[in-house]
This record gives sequence, C-alpha cells and structure tokens, in this order.
Amino acid sequence: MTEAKHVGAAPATATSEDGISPEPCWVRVALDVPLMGVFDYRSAVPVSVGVRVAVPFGRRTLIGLVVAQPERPDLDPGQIRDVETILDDVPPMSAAWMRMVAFAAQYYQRPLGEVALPALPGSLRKLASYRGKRSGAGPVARLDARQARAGAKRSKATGETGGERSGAVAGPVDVLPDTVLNEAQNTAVQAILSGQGYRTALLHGVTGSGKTEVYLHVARQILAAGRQVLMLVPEINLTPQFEQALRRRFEPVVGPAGIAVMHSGLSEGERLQAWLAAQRGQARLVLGTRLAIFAPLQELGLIVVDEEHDASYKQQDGLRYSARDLAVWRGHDLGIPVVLGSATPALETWDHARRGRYLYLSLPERARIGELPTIRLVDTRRLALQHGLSPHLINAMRERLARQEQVLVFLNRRGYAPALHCHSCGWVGNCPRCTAYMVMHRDARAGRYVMQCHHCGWRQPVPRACPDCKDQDLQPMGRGTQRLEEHLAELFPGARVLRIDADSTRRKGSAEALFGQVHAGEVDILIGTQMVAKGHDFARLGLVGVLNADSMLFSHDFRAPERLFAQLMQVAGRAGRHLGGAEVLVQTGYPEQSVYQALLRHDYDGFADHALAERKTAGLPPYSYQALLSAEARELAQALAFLSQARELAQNQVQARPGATAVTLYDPVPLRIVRIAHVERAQLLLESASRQALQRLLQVWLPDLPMLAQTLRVRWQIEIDPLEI
Ligand SMILES: Nc1ncnc2c1ncn2[C@@H]1O[C@H](COP(=O)(O)OP(=O)(O)OP(=O)(O)O)[C@@H](O)[C@H]1O
Ligand SMILES: [Zn+2]
Repeated sequence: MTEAKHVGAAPATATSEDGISPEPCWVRVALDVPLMGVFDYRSAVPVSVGVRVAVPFGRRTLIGLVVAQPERPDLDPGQIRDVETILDDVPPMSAAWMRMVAFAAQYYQRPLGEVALPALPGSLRKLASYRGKRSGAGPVARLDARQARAGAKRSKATGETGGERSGAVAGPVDVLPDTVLNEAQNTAVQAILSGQGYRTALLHGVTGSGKTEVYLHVARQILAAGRQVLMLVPEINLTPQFEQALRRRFEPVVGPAGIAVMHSGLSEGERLQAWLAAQRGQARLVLGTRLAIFAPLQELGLIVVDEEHDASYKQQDGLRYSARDLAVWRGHDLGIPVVLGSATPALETWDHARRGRYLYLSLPERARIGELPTIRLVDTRRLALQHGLSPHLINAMRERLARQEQVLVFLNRRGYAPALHCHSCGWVGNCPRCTAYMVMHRDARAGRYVMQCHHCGWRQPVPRACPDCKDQDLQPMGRGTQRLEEHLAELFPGARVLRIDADSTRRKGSAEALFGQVHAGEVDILIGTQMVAKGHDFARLGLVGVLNADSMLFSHDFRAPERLFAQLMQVAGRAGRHLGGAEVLVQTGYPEQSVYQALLRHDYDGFADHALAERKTAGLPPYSYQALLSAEARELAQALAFLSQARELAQNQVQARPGATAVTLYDPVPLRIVRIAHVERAQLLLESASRQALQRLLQVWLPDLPMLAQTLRVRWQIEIDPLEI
C-alpha cells in the first residue's frame, strides 16, 4: 500500500516489532444511534478526541466520533470490541466544536452522537463513502483530487501558475470603496467592535435601514484581524442576495474560495467542499442557514444572525435546536461578538436588550429613503370584495402600475384553494390520512387540478361528484396564491404577473431565477407567500397589499400575535425601499385589533412592551421556560395514556425534591391537527420560572420514558424552548 492510500483509513491495529501486542488504548465514541450514552472501544494506537472512527455496533459498522480517551473502559475489557478503522483524513474536530455539540446535546436532551454526527457532512459519517466500490481513499481524498484536476485544467487554460490564494493569510483588508455609512450605522459598527471578548448586540433597525451594511463593515474588521466570520440567514432563498453582496465586497481580499455557503440545498459534494474549506481555514467567511451554526471554524471571530426573530432558525425535527440561541452560546464560549439583527426582534431578544444583557443598537431610519411606507387598514366588513380584493386595493394597484411601479400582493397560502366543498350538502374534502382539509392545486404542466394534503403529501384527483350526496357541483372554497394569480391576470391583462411560493420554486435554482426577474423589473405584480416577505431589497416596489392576515389573528398559540405582527412589519417593509410615497394596504375585518393598530404606527416598541407585559402577567416566556413532550401513536388514547403516565412520573420527581423551584405540569392535550398520516398526536407542556429547575427535572425524568413508550407503543419527542404550542 502506498502512503497516500493510508490517508483517511489508517489501520487501527498495530503489532510491535516482536509480535507482542502493546497495551491497548481505550476510546469513548459517540454514535448516531437513539441511545443515551457513549460507547467504549479498544484501539491499538491512541486516537485523539475529535477524530472519527469506524466501529462495530451490533452487526453493523458505524462511523462515530471519539469524545474521550478513558483510562479504563466502562465495561469489562473482555466485552469490548476493536476500532476497525481510524478515519484521519480531516484534522480532529476542535475542542471548542466538541464543547458546542456537547452543550447542545445536554441542553436539548439528546444523545451526544445524535447531535455530533448529523452536524458533519453526510459523506464523513457514512461508511459507504469509505468502503463503497468506488470509495478510493475516501471522500476527502476524492474531492481534493477532483479539485486539483479542475485547478490544473484552469491554469492550463489561463496559462497561470501558482496555487490558489490562501485565505488564511491575514492582511490589511482594504476593499472596494463601499457605501458611506450614516451616523446610526457608524455608531452601531463602532459599538460592536469596541470592547473585547463576548458580547451580544441586538441591531434593531427598521426595514430598509441598512443592517446589511453594518454586518459587512464589522465583518471587514474581523477579517482584517485574521479571524473568520459566520453569517446566518433564515432561508435558503436569501443566500444568493447575501452571497452576491459578500463576494462583491470581500472576494478581492479573501479570494473566491474565501467565501463558503452552507445550506440544506447543497449536494453532498458541495456540502463537503464548503465544510472542508471552513475547517481548513480557507473559507474566511461562511454564509449559511441554521445548520451552518455547526460549521467547524477554528478562528471564528464574529457571528451574525440576520432576521434573528425568524422561526426558521428553529429546527423542527430531530435535534430541535435554535441556531440563534446556539449562536449566542458559541459566541459566549469563544469570547467573541454576536450580532442579532432584526426590524422585529423576538420578544426573548427584546427582553434581553431591555434588561441590558444585550447591547442595544438602533437604526431608526431607512438608509435610502428616510420615510417608511404609509400603512392603511382596509376594513372589509362593509365592502364588496372582488375575488377577495377590495376596490381600494384594486384602485391603488391600478395607479401604481400606471406609474411603472411594482406591486406585491401577499397571501400566505399556497395552492389554488384551501379546500373543496359541496354546495348542496356541505361536504368538505378531507385528507384520508390526516385530520385536515385537502388543498386544491392546479397542476400547470398536466393542465388539471389535484387535491393535495399539506401535512402528509397525499395526492389524489379532484372527485367528479360529492362522495356523500353525489351532487356534481363541487366548488373550491377560499383562495390560495394560484387562484389569486388567475384573478389578477384577468383583472390586469396588461400586467406581468409572477407568483413566488414553495410550489413555483421547487426546482433547484428556480427561486433565484424568479427573484432575479423581479429585481430586473420584468415583473409588475408579484404574488407571494412568506417567502417574499422578508429580507429582499426590491427597488421599484411601491405598493404592498396584504390579504387574509386575519387568519392568524385568533390562534390558541400565545406567540401568534407576535408572529403576525412581525410578518406584517416585514412584508410592509418591502415597500418603498428605494422610492418615496409607498403604501401598504392591509385588508382586515378586525381593524381595531391592537396588532393592526401598532402596525399602523410602525410601533414595534409599543407592541413589544405591551406584549411582554402580558407575558409577564401570564408567566409565559421569556418569563418562564418551557419544554414540550409530544407523543405519537396509532390511537390518540395511547398517546394520551403515555403522557398521563409520564406526567405522573414527573410529578413524583417534583415531589421527591422538596424546596426545588416548581415545575408546572400541564394536562396532556391532543394536537390541533390530531392525525397526520394515520398517526395520532398529543402533547404535554412543562413550564418553570427557572431554567435550571426544568433542566434538572428533565435529566432525571427522561431516562424513564423509553421503557414506558415501549410498553405503550408510543413514539415520543422532547422539545426544549418550543416555538409552537
Ligand atoms: N449608508 C447608506 N447609504 C445609502 N444607502 C444605503 C446605506 N446603507 C444601506 N443602504 C441601502 O439601503 C437598502 C436597504 O438596506 P438593507 O437591505 O441592508 O436593509 P435591512 O436593514 O437589512 O432591511 P430589512 O430588515 O428590511 O431586510 C439597500 O438598498 C442598501 O444598499
Ligand atoms: Zn394528509
């Protein structure tokens, strides 16, 4: 075997010269298996913490991560199996990275391996990429070879010699002349950079106030100091706009390879490439969605979380972490600044800023046009609507279009119609697998309509007649973005109408292309869901119309008003960013509601302080901490039984510790959508004024649940700091 072949697959067994095996070493390994705890193995040679190893587990071989080198194993050495292969094709994960995943595992109550391994690119944790037919010397070697070949081809073509510019070289970063900051921006940049070590700053800037410029100016200084920068955005479709800004500004300094992008839309190879660039220090600036919080950055000097209030920072399955909260933890652990930016900060963040725990920085005005758009409420109670559109909105659209301005109509509901119903008997089409209506969609390519469940993905043709009364007069009920698109095309035959939602952007790269059309001025009327509501800097948008906002008004979730207010502020904030006299029309049947009244005044502070006061009275977050135990079973009764018994176990634990701060255990309740894909669901909420008390209870209580779940045939999940209840 040549030396190169050893890279990535060093043999784990070694025999000394005289043939006698030396003293074995013990390694403690985290594996991605749903079992609490870590597993000990024997190795002939020492393996550092942070290195991956292939080990036998049951009848399989798994890739795990070495987390400790114990002096002696937990089990009888006779029962301990050998490490099969040491995978040392990447340097060991740093101690800081190991601390972060250990913290996340502990705080979110998950096995360490279920946190650490999924945080690595797929090809580094799948055995197939090392032992498959074409695995060669492993995924890293393959990628490096591929890049070397591509590089050779390039330099042949251009006649260049010499290697790529190493981004790791720290030099004076003096870049293109960029925007001259206004006073508020300048103050913010100085404040973030002044001082040493950890601090979290809330950059509270109204929509269009130029928060991006602040991030870029701060980033430039951090890069100049030879450190890496991590920038998080809430959605994939915001990455192209940001990446472009970063490349324009920083590519001359750090080179093309100095900027890496990480999000879930990357192929496995792309993900590995970005990850390696970060780990090797070649990438100086990493831009990504929530998963990028786990990027291995050894010289990290700044974390920016843009639109920090956004619920997309919370992972909704598996490890249910908040990338924003982990960013603050990581910044604290590393002793570096963290910037949380938003026009509508989360109330948790706002509370920290109000108490002085976060540095509060405000950008009270728009950067280009001093004014915010005028917001008007259209009271729809006494109006005859045309396809859901008020005469006010239609007229306003006409005027704007005549002035060559763009119009955005916001409707947060994709599909053609949210339901199909029978005029004669009142039947409504339900999903056969869920307790939810099926949504009517127009399949443009097939030229027909289909029924689709947004919860389980079930699809079926539109029934010809009512299954109950056989009447053929089935009608779509309400409207989604597709139907709105149809109406607007009829109403404004001369206008170019474009719809952007999850359906129109399913193909890779299509969102970028569609947003490109809007920016290029090829669109007059843009219809969109929450995808278009945030982050985008549209230049010619003069009017925003908001339909159906009321649907979010009366929800059982205590965060609903906060979410609605933020969403309306954000979508309103797309109007008039580069032009004056812009307007936002919100159609509502409840104009007196305080959410709308605060919106009229652009009054985030008033809204937030009022909402916080209410939360305080009710003892809700951020004045308490919550955990949500959810259960899934074939029958709701099983799920509820599991939760009741689990609740009793928790009750016993609480009573066993007199003097401990109370944890409130609510009653188990079915979820609003009880059944999804034939599985019935319920939940149990735990709440405490003390985060530690809640954590302590979870630590002693959760280990009892797997047995209980097994007997009752229930699947369960614990979520810490749930956002949706
Ligand atoms: N100092 C400045 N002078 C002139 N224009 C500026 C300045 N700073 C930013 N801008 C411009 O103002 C516009 C809005 O900036 P940006 O998109 O960063 O706003 P934002 O605060 O992120 O808004 P949102 O929260 O709505 O996403 C951009 O077109 C940007 O180029
Ligand atoms: Zn369904």
